[in-house]
Amino acid sequence: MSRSAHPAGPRHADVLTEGHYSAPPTDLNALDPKVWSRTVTRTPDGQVTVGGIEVARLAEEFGTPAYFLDEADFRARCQAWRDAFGPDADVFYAGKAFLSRAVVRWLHEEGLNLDVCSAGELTTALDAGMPAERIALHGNNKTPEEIERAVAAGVGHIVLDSFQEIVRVAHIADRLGKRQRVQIRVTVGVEAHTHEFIATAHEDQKFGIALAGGEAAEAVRRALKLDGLELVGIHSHIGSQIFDTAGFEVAARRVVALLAEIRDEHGVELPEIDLGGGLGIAYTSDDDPAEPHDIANSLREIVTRECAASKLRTPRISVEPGRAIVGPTAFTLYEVGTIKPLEGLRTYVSVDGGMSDNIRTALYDAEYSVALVSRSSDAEPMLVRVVGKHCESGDIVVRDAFLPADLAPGDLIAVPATGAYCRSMASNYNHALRPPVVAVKDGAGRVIVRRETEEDLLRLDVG
Ligand SMILES: Cc1ncc(COP(=O)(O)O)c(C=O)c1O
Ligand SMILES: N[C@@H](CCCC[NH3+])C(=O)O
Repeated sequence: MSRSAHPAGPRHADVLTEGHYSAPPTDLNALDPKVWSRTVTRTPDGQVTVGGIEVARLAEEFGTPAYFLDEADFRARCQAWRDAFGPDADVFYAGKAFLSRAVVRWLHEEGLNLDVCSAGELTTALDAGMPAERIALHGNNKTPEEIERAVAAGVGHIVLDSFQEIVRVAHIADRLGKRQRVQIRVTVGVEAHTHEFIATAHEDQKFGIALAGGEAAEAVRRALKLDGLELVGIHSHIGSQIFDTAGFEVAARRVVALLAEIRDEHGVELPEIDLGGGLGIAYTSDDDPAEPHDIANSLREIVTRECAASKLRTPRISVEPGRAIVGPTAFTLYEVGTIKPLEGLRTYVSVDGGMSDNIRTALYDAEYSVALVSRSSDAEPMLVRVVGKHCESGDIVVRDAFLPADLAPGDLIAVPATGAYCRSMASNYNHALRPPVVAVKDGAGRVIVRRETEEDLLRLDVG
């Protein structure tokens, strides 16, 4: 997080020292390829295009606010993950980041598997034709109905998250006359360097079963005794938006150590380990995410080395990237409304969306970038806060950024890297209509999730 001040920014010293912003970019028209999806470019006339279409045309056809998802980029990222991990490993896309039937079909075509964590995600996956054996069901509190639907559908894996769930899944599988393949999710005790709300491998939280104190070993003992379960592996997910790969490496080492313990105690070598998702992406130019092949190489090397040292056969590795695949592939397009300069502070730029389409800034203090995309401008940089239209002063989309000082109502601005956890965490606060997701490719946009309508709101309100 860069907190450097800039002399051309606001005048008050407290704002200068407390701001999140870096120095204004030397060229406000430049689009950093780290934060924008692959096919985004600015044409010589100043307009930004994605998938070969100008944003102004997209706004005209699909309205604003809207998420525009670069399908070619999504597919390329799937391929990069697949190629990096190779045929001896599995890549499960984490559907919680963003899921729709079109996305499921792309994943299927690109050879990825899918991690779901609710009945709704499971239904979407099955309806779009993802083979059940390529689906894993997660969740710290799967309902009996969810478990039953997953077992009956024949999902490839259920990731067990608690002692009670071990028994629940075994009973349901017994009743359905099935033997369910399962992994046990463990917490490895790593403090992931990310926001505390999205760190998941320390012991004091709701997910998984602790390695510490022999809890995970006890869970394995119980699972191995139950006929309804086929225990095939151990799962670890250390958190989300993580840049430092050291945490994954420590997790891999600890999971392999548990496999060795299991072999010594039970004479069983579990054939799989899943190291979860969590790889960070660039939201601003200050972020430097790892590449899939670097993370694949380092995980493979550690697992192979640690297994050799313990004389274990190397298990099949799987990973569950969500954000790293879909995050960078989309931007949110907004129309600028009210512009309010606060003398000596900053300029508030209000857009036609807000915390209902991107809760991450309010929830995690997340940082985003923003650019004027309907035209270029040579005006001076102006320090702005991009805010939404909700009745909440925390309704901030981009806390600190620079836009050209000639910004005017009606301009289109876009916030990149909103493909993950924006539409999927969107809300109807203030009866906002959740924006559509438009897939853009080869000069055409196609709605894959439609915009909500006032009729949708009234239909839910049955009173
Ligand atoms: C079990 C599990 N797998 C995968 C993911 C995906 O994480 P990310 O989108 O950060 O890759 C999550 C979310 O943090 C998760 O809880
Ligand atoms: N929703 C979070 C990440 C949680 C990931 C799911 N376990 C985010 O936007 O960063």
